[in-house]
Amino acid sequence: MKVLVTGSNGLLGQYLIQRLSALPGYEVVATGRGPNRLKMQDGYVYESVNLGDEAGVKGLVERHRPDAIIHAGAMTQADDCERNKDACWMANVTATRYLLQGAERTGSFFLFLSTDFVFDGLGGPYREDDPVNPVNYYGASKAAAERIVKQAKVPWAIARTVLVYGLADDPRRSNIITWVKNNLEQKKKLKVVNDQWRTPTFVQDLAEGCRLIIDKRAQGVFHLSGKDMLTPYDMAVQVAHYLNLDTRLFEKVDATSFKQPAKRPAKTGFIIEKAEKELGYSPHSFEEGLKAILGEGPAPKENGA
Ligand SMILES: NC(=O)C1=CN([C@@H]2O[C@H](COP(=O)(O)OP(=O)(O)OC[C@H]3O[C@@H](n4cnc5c(N)ncnc54)[C@H](OP(=O)(O)O)[C@@H]3O)[C@@H](O)[C@H]2O)C=CC1
Ligand SMILES: Cc1cn([C@H]2C[C@H](O)[C@@H](COP(=O)(O)OP(=O)(O)O[C@H]3O[C@@H](C)C(=O)[C@@H](O)[C@H]3O)O2)c(=O)[nH]c1=O
Repeated sequence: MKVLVTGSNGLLGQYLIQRLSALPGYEVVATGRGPNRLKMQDGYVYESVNLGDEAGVKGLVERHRPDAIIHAGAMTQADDCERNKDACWMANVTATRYLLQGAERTGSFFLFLSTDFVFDGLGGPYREDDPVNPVNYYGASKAAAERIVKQAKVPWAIARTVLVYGLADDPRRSNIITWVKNNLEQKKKLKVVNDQWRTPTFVQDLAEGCRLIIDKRAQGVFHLSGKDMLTPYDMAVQVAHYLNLDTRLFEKVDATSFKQPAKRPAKTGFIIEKAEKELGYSPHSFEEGLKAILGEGPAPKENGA
């Protein structure tokens, strides 16, 4: 199976490229903005394409004619999206339309990565068919892209996920693990929110969930997250304990003490029963995810392949 992965310099994209290109029967085309930042450079093809470049995006799809497209590329910083709405719409909505138009010409299966931020955070944890009601522009852009994907003339799936954590080569954004580790190691104090709830997602589990979707050509919306409902404060304390770092540097705060341009939903998190039953998705606990990332060697559990 030939798979085109967008956002291949991002956290999920890097895991997908490494995972899929190591599997027999997969041919992988990676695309990102600018040079390839993944250290592992062999076993797949990399093409630099800006997602806002209509001819570039459609040309890429038509040149490679993939069996499946995993569209992970996006403007993911919610505050940047709030400050620069045009760029956010271009990267998250218009680019999705370009890619989908390419997919419709080549008959490629289309998997779109979406977010818990399509929900308002008043009723979490959420199921796939709960009504969306985004509270910030990033979430609104993803909800708009989902509507476009749902009208596709090719088989499609939407994988929504929540607060993804892991390690990437030359990353452009932090996640709960890198953020806690880097700051506490430098003895910096951190204000950590204790009134938002999430089901954080180990990037390896998310990559595996995406593989299961394209392998099975499973259609529809799937919630792919971890299963533990935690606040960022709970997560930060677990990371610090795991690394034997000083939790006294944390200040437990509520979300109102942050002056961020983008409002965050209070309680999201996902019910993942559909993915467990229909895909065989089986994520690690947060503790297992930490061990897999920070500890000794490979994760203790794989979903097979
Ligand atoms: N991380 C999370 O907590 C969550 C992520 N998601 C979704 O999952 C997907 C993957 O997220 P993740 O890997 O963590 O995000 P990252 O921000 O790590 O990766 C997104 C990638 O998209 C690339 N990109 C952005 N704009 C463009 C553009 N105009 N042209 C080409 N490439 C572009 C970025 O490039 P560059 O590296 O150069 O900036 C980046 O490499 C996204 O769709 C995201 O919305 C959903 C919920 C939670
Ligand atoms: C920066 C910061 C964050 N936090 C908390 C708030 C938040 O719940 C969590 C992560 O904050 P961030 O600003 O990194 O991310 P945020 O934009 O809140 O997270 C989102 O990313 C996008 C891409 C998604 O789609 C969502 O699923 C979600 O994971 O950490 C603190 O407690 N203190 C801080 O100083």
